[in-house]
Amino acid sequence: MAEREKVTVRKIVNLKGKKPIVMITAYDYPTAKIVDEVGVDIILVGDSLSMTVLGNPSTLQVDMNDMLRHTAAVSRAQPKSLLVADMPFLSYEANVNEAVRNAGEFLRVGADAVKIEGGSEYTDVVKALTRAGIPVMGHVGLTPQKHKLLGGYRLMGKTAEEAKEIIEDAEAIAEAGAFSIVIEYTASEVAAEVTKRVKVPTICIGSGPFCDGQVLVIHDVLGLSDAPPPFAKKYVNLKDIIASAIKSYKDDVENNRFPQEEMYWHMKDGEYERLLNMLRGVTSPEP
Ligand SMILES: Nc1nc(=O)c2c([nH]1)NC[C@@H]1CN(c3ccc(C(=O)N[C@@H](CCC(=O)O)C(=O)O)cc3)CN21
Ligand SMILES: CC(C)C(=O)C(=O)O
Ligand SMILES: [Mg+2]
Repeated sequence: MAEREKVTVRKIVNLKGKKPIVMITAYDYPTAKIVDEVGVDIILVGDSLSMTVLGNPSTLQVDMNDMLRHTAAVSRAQPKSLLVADMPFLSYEANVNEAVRNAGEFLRVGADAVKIEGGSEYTDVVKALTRAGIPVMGHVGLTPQKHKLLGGYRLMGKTAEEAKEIIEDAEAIAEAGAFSIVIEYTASEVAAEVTKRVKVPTICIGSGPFCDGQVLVIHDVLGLSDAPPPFAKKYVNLKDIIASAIKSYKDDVENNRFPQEEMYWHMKDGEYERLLNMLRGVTSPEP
């Protein structure tokens, strides 16, 4: 197979209307290698890391340190896929200067772009990052970092008023310079309307098929999540596969089948006898 070229932000923008964009999360080096070998368009180091990998109740618990460590790990896989890092809660909201400095840290550890949650209220951040040469992916609809304000992880844009707000948010973010926009858990009509109205690609999760691409959390795809959202599709039950492998190992150890002969090693000829003599206090010359 021909060597895949590095996916750039420009290439992602040019995919709109050409081919559905494939995006999936990854949080560590070995997983990123597998995902990149398959050849997806975009790898997202999502702040869903907080729940999927770190066992926290929401995305609010992860900070810059957590996100940088996992972005660096994924970056070491040297993915050809575009590498996007989620900016964590409180890393871009307080002011634009902080947002630029924090976003820059992600590029320093190997990210190609960052993603921020929010609409028209964050156009100043999108503009400042773009001005600094940091490509920004937007994220509208359900924005999990605001789940306490929104009233849970609910479907967004069910009413005309809420739908209009989401569409205006997406348009404002695109206008401010975002190179693409994630639309999470909205009515499918809302995602379709945004996709029609903005010139950058939309990448949807739980918002239907009328988008330029799709994104899922890898733990949901692999069947490793405790409580996957209603829109996730499980392609394999890795939980059962992993449990069965660990059970085989446990059975082998408990029944003296592991390790086998070819998996352990011996001292040099005669050395064991010399050792026994040494332990008895009898010395013998080295051979
Ligand atoms: N593993 C995983 N997959 C995800 O897609 C994901 C995360 N984690 N964490 C961050 C956000 C949170 N997401 C979620 C989480 C739960 C629901 C969910 O269960 N919604 C219910 C109602 C829940 C409520 O009212 O609070 C529903 O029926 O809509 C939806 C999206 C999507 N994102
Ligand atoms: C679900 C995607 C879009 C995300 O933001 C995450 O994984 O954190
Ligand atoms: Mg996220």
